[in-house]
Amino acid sequence: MMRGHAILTGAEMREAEQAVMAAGIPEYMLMERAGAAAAEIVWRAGGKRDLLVLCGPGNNGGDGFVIARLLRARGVAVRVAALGKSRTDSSMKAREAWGGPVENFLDAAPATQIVDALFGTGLSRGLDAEVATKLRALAEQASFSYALDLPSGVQTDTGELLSDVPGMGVCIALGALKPAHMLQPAATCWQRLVCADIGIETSHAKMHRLAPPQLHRPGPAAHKYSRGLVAVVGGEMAGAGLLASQAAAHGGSGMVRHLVQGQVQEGPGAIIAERTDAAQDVAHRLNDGRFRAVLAGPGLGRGKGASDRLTAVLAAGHPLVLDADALVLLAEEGLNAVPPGAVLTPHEGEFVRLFGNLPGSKVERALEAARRSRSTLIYKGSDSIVAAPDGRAVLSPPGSSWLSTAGTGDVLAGLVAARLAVTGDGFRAACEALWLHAEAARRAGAAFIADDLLVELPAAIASRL
Ligand SMILES: NC(=O)C1=CN([C@@H]2O[C@H](COP(=O)(O)OP(=O)(O)OC[C@H]3O[C@@H](n4cnc5c(N)ncnc54)[C@H](O)[C@@H]3O)[C@@H](O)[C@H]2O)[C@H](O)CC1
Ligand SMILES: [K+]
Repeated sequence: MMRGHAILTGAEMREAEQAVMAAGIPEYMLMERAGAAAAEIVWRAGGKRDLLVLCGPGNNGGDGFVIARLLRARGVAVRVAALGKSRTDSSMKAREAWGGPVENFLDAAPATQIVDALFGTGLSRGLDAEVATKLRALAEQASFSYALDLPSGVQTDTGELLSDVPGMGVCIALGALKPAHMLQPAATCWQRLVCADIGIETSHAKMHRLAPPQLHRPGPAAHKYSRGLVAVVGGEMAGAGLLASQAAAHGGSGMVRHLVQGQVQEGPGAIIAERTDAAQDVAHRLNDGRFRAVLAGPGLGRGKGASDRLTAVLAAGHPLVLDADALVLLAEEGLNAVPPGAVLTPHEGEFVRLFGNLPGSKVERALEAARRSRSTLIYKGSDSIVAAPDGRAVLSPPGSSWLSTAGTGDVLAGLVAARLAVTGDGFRAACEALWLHAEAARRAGAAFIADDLLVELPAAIASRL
């Protein structure tokens, strides 16, 4: 399975840095690497435009002094403004190596380019008000702005803004991404995110950025059953189940059966709609060993009938995707009803109904919920997270805000069912579906409706073959 950039918490980052230092690379060497990598990014983007580097008291500030020194050597007109004294050995060494004038941050005049090297992973509280106000003023007066490691004011592991954070042009993550680089509201504080490699070992990381999947064409011997039979168990609202069924069909399933309640709604001929008004009809239809995935939830409803249909789905013993109303019903019936290995796809409200208000960052909450439910979880939002019971997590970059429209969750659920039918792996299916969903939205552009995502799915899939 394709893995994206490693993501380390602040504590994991410090451990990784300690390991590098224990291997004989002094901290200052790491700082020089970080500064050199960031200086290259600033040079390529801003060239010789005049530059003001804002240096804080810790190693983030130390990186800033390295950047200033290296770009001055390239002929850039560089000024440095510091927020107090440098307090770490490495940052003092970097400040000494800069050797040039150091202005007082609060009095600094604006510049065409600024680098925010005030605070990084060591931020422990919000910025003092006058500092935050000054930082915003300098950022707004600059044409190019870079946040070093993180914009100052962002909480490394949760993405919370501990104080006002101005919009920045480029966020330069150092050594590895941190959770805040993928979580809201921090992830809206820059336009472009780059990660600079400084030789930090990240192969042990448990969190990764969502990566484009490697998909495969059906083989020459493929047929509709070998590609994976999917059932979508709908209910009172046939439209949601139809969207999910079409997404499952486009998403790789060889055959999709849409088990509807009441009048069969006109839909694409490729979707086999079967009327199953009673729960035992659902049980009867699902009594087929060829199903590779069963999705319940979109349009299921929340009444007694829906609950009986869900009971039939849970009893059928097929690989499961539970979404929307199925999650609401589960919240009442209890997580023990969920067989291990299912994929749950809650949005914020459904998550809280199922798991309550858990402590910690969105990643920590997702991982705890996956552990408790023994399921893979897609904790949806503009910062969706895929979490597995074994502690793995994949964080998606912010998707298109146009996805905030009815039915897009049904499309995602259908895609998860298809990928589960194809891969047989809930975590991988969730990651592939999430990427395809976001890619279809990107291709759909602006002001789309959920049905438009279906139109974009073939091209999204073709782009990863
Ligand atoms: N550790 C390494 O080998 C490398 C780290 N890199 C860079 O260093 C920062 C992390 O540095 P650290 O010194 O731990 O913290 P910060 O520089 O982020 O600053 C924390 C510093 O400031 C004080 N502080 C915290 N919050 C506030 C506040 N709101 N107001 C005032 N002062 C505050 C705190 O007490 C500390 O003294 C990391 O992001 C990287 O940029 C290198 O990249 C690689 C080597
Ligand atoms: K910073």
